[in-house]
Amino acid sequence: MSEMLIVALDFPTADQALHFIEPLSPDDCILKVGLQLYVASGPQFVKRLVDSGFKVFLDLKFHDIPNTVAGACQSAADLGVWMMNVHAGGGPVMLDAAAKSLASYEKPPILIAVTVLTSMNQAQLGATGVSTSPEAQVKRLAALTAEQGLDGVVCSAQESAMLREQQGQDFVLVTPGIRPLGSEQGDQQRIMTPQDAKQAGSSYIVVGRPITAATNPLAVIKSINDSLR
Ligand SMILES: O=c1ccn([C@@H]2O[C@H](COP(=O)(O)O)[C@@H](O)[C@H]2O)c(=O)[nH]1
Repeated sequence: MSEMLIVALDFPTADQALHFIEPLSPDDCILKVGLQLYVASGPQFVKRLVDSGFKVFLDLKFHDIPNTVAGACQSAADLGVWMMNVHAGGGPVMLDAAAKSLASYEKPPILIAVTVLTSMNQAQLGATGVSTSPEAQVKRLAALTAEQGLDGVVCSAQESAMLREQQGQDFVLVTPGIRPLGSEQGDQQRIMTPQDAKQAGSSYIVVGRPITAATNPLAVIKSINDSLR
């Protein structure tokens, strides 16, 4: 039973995603549906995954005016997803609207906010006008997210130990940019191995290409899960 591993289903079609998950059970991993698959296959596909018993993280990173984000959060919650997210950069009023939009649900999804994308380094962050380090910006946005009552953040595992100390044990830390030793870094900048991420205090790790592009994805999932025991 995997409690930490979230697999990113970054596929261009529903058929490819379904083929990939055929040998998997909900005990193997949590499934993440992001922009590519959602745009290609839509809410019905998300519902189908939920109905088949998988925990689903809907990773659409809402970033819009508060009223629009609140409505989008409710539409996502109505699909029965386990976790969903918004961008912390949307600001306190947007974060508050997102959190409040889920208040009437009996069992609301876990709501987290993206801090600084794991594909960004200091230079890329600087190019957006943010002159602090990625760590300082993550710290600031995590504090803002917690103040507005969300459950946690998306950050890199390189910031997990810092945020565990800052926000305590109950704050959810979801960490993409995970690279088992020997796997390709690709476009990720702030990376860590699964074991080191667990050690650093990540609640969940998100792994995409190192699994989906592998010759034997099931073996990689098993090996990651074994390394997390
Ligand atoms: O900061 C972020 C936020 C989200 N992601 C998503 O996680 C996966 C990572 O996939 P890999 O193939 O393991 O790089 C992908 O779906 C991203 O959209 C992220 O990487 N960083």
